[in-house]
Amino acid sequence: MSVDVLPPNTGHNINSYPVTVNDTRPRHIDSRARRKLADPNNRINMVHFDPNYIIYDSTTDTTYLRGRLLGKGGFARCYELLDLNSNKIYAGKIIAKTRIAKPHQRQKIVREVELHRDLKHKHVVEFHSYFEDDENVYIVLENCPRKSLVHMLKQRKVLTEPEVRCHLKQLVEAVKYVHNQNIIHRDLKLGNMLLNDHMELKIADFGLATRIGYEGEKKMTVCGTPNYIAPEVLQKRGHSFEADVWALGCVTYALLLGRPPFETSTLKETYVRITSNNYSIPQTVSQGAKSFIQKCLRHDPDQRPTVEELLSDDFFTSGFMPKSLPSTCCTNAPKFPVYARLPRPKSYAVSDSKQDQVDRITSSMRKIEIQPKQDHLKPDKVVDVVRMTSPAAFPAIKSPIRELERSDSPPYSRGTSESPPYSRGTSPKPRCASTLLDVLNTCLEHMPKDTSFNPMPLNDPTVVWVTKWVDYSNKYGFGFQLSNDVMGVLFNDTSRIVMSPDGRAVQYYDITGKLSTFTIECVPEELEKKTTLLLYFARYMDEHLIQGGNVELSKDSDDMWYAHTYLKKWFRTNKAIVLYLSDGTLQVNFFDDHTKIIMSYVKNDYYVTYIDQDRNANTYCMVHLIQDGCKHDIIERMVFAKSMLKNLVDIEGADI
Ligand SMILES: Nc1ncnc2c1ncn2[C@@H]1O[C@H](COP(=O)(O)OP(=O)(O)OP(=O)(O)O)[C@@H](O)[C@H]1O
Repeated sequence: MSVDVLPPNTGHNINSYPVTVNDTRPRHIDSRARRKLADPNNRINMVHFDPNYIIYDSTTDTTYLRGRLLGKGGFARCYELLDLNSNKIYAGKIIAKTRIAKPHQRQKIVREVELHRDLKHKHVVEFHSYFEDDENVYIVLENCPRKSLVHMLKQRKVLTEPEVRCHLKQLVEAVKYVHNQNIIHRDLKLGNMLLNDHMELKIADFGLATRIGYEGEKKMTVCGTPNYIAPEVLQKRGHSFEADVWALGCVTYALLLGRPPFETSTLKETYVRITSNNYSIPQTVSQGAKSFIQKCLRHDPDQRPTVEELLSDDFFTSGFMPKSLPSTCCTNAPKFPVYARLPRPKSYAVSDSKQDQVDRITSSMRKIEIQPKQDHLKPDKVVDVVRMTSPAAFPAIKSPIRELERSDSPPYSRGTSESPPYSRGTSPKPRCASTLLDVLNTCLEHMPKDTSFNPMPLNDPTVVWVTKWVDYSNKYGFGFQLSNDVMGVLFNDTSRIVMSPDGRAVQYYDITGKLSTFTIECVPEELEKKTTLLLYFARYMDEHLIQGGNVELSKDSDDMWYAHTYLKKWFRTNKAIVLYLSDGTLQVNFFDDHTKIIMSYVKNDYYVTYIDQDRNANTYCMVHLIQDGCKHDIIERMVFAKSMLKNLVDIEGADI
């Protein structure tokens, strides 16, 4: 493509021509735009689109409305463009022809279009179309509204290593694709790494890219100044794909440390440093990241790894790599799941025998199977009931107490640890299982029967319930996660471990009920095994299970954390799993249809929460149920829960 031979000047950049003046566009365009702007059903927020800025591409008869400015480059201004035909928003690079008057400037645009338009990869900005008019050239691209890594770094100063791994993996995959198309990008810099709404990274700007014509071809010149210029480019020794690998090293360095590796106050000095390979990596950078950067920044291009080799570099496996990143990362460092701190085999400073143990735990954790009885459920919902199969016993833990077999007969007592000593016997009566049983009896006796509707659910329930659980009691114990993100394990030897929502503070009650508190960074030696198990349970639940329901709940404050609520008892029947929390909450999860019923006492009132098959949660005040009744599916489950609660009281005593 050459800008000179683009179709005749048919588009109108209303940037320079107000829509009412000099308008030679077909009349229907304006009315189409007006209709769109006035359409109350349009899901796009039209406030951002100015009806006075209409851009028309006559080659495809497409009308665009210009929206917000996304960014400015050396040549282009990039705006949101709303395609009035498809109602899709694109990013439109608008390049004023006055800015590309010189041949090399024009050449940049031509090359950009020529090379970019055929590329199709998840992590390369998608090329949509191009056209021109008297004033401008337009390049219409996939929109990346979350800006570039430059913007992110401006807010954040530096990124965490897991984030860098996540971005870099996508980046290296994209560069591998580009190299496989025989294209060198030659300007891989943070400003050309854009993020879409889902925080997926996309490489942009192929203005300096070039195609390698034959194997071993070396390019001699680069027009313009690439940001992270490789020494062979600078010295005009001839360059190829390795120049991009060099840039990847610079990008990694900049993301981790907030500045490029060869930065100085003058360009001349920077070039001296690049050619003499003069840079240093501070101690704060991990060994994995350091070695990755060093490999990319090898002075001799032949000594640098290929992008293919980079993909299998230890850096990507030497630490936690999130699968995706939340958009909050644009401004704040993310909190990673607790298992991000899991010891890695290489760095885990334990004796061989402990190392063996960790490895054994890992391998047995992999043998997790989904219960066959869940098979009829949709796959994305086959999640919160799992069973782990592994025969060998964990040496430090006494033989497991057998779980209640599949029947609806009363459960026999399971070994679970006592309440914390200071709260023993002092729990307020309303939180006792026997009181809840009385309340439930009264409710079921008095509430109207056969009601065909439910009362109004409450808006802001603060019910804490079990969102994920893993029964590994044939070996270690029972893992749980609560809706306030507290995680814990009831071990088979009756000890209990509970971890704060941010994964920092841990409480451990031994089999006599003695409490130890510690942080995850400073685990007492004798509790290393159980803490490691807790982290493995946490990882398993995080990676394999989704929340049992969609209720939004307030979280415990991070300050002065103490686990007031934890799982105290559990048992299962052939119909359901019954979970009893330390705050007196009773939860029953039904195996057949995945529904859940939760009865709790919060701020002087009793509540019933019902989570339906679609995981929608609704909480009702028990008083409203007594007055107004509710649908049969809830009543039926309350009746079942009552029988389970009675069993629990019979076995454990009225004060539980
Ligand atoms: N697809 C896109 N989605 C969202 N924003 C974009 C997109 N493409 C570019 N931008 C924004 O527009 C700015 C200018 O784009 P770009 O860097 O491609 O222009 P340029 O003039 O060719 O750049 P350079 O000066 O690097 O040669 C970018 O820095 C970026 O912030």
